[in-house]
Amino acid sequence: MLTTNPFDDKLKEECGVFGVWGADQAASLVALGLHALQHRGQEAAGVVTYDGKAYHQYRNMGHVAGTFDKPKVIKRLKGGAGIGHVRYSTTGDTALRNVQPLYADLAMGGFALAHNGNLSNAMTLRQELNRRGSIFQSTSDTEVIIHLLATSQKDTPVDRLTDALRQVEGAYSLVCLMPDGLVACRDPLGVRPLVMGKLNETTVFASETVALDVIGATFIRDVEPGELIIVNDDGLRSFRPFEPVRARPCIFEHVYFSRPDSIIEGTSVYETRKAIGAQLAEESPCDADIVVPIPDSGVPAAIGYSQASGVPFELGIIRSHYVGRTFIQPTQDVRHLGVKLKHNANSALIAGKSVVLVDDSVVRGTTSLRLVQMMRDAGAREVHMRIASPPTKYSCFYGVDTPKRSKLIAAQMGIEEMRDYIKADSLAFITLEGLYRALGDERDDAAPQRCDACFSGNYPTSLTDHEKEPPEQLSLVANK
Ligand SMILES: O=P(O)(O)OC[C@H]1O[C@H](OP(=O)(O)OP(=O)(O)O)[C@H](O)[C@@H]1O
Ligand SMILES: NC(=O)CC[C@H](N)C(=O)O
Ligand code: SF4
Ligand SMILES: [Mg+2]
Repeated sequence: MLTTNPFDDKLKEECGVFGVWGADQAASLVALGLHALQHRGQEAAGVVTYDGKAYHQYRNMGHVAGTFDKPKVIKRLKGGAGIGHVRYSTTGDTALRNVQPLYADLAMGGFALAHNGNLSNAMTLRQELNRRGSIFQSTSDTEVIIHLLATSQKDTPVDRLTDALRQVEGAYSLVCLMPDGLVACRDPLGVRPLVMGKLNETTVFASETVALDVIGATFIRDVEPGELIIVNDDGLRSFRPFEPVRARPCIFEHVYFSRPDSIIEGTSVYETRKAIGAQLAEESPCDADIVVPIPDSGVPAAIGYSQASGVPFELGIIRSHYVGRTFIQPTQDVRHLGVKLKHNANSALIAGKSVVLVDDSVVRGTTSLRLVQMMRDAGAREVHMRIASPPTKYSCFYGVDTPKRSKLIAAQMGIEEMRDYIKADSLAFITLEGLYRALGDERDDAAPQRCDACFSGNYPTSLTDHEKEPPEQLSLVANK
């Protein structure tokens, strides 16, 4: 879909990236890796491979399965090196031209790029690049990296990439294929995750460790914030091309985005979520008969809440496995429909009980409102709600779909007002301090150890595009 204003899109959720070097057939491994990262992006998927002479590419809208499980697609994608991407658009429309990996034939050779994150000065850079004659092929923020690289005056491909990345602001975990090899890079703040693994002689990079597990690769280590790694047949080289700053990895990865069987920053997401639930129980106990998780992502926190409080854990809500995440459906109408299709009360269990529902987060309030009502319809005597993250009051500019502030229920209402709105008997959120504590830290208020901007409003980078006054501020960011 071509739009007159290329940036007039709604924001969505996350992305996942995956890359391999030194495989027999890279495409099969990339397809499997992307499949394990499907929860990070369900709009579109793409793979680019390199066979030592030529690049091969295939991109499609929709899920990984349906495209990358077809032998004839995999066969086309020749070569022992490859990168892949599952997309949730944060900038640019949901259209084929924005599906990653992006690819360009540059003076230095072919260059393919897969990006998880979002650049908060993409529009400003794009305007300048347009003035200098760049002709953009997509409306995604990611493409500015390619134009900055193409026009860089530096000598080597790695220096050109570094030169480009020094000009962007925001979040980027990247995997790139270029003549020099496979490159993996994390922005200086390390906002989005990126890990490295090994499968025999094959080097693997992935957004999450679950994508290593699926192909039987061993986790080696995280790509460090601000680190750029290049892998080729000569081995692996690591660079630190950016000014060192204190890292600010996204706290929400632990709360919701990553799969519970992933290990982030050396810690199990599942164990962290249980610890968050336990902390929540300590901060906001509830004298209920049963603890009921809101599936899927509320489950580990509810287990932690139950274990810490002694209130029995029960599956009082059953979810259908044939409905995707409601958080990432395109419209509010469908979101409501999604919630209805997705969850059903286990009425025989609920009838007559006082229930404490545990969910990981409240964004628009759609899920809480519906499920409190569902519990009442199933005969619950009391319905209490406990949330394993602080109120989400601010939008994310770093690669995650949080709607504009006016749609965030916690930006519009206080806790008591929200409780009234969702018609719960009580409502409590974990504190930001408590969330850090569950992650094993004391929050340093002067210099927080993580990005927690959607709770605190403390953004770790400038928001150059967002801060521009309309009309100069194109609607690239107008949906915030
Ligand atoms: O307040 P809301 O706007 O309803 O959004 C919050 C809900 O969205 C997410 O779940 P989702 O159903 O998307 O996915 P999940 O199955 O992974 O929990 C999140 O876990 C909350 O349950
Ligand atoms: N969620 C993401 O990481 C998206 C990557 C990129 N900003 C895009 O919109 O395509
Ligand atoms: S604003 Fe929130 S979701 Fe976005 S990177 Fe920061 S903590 Fe993560
Ligand atoms: Mg949920």
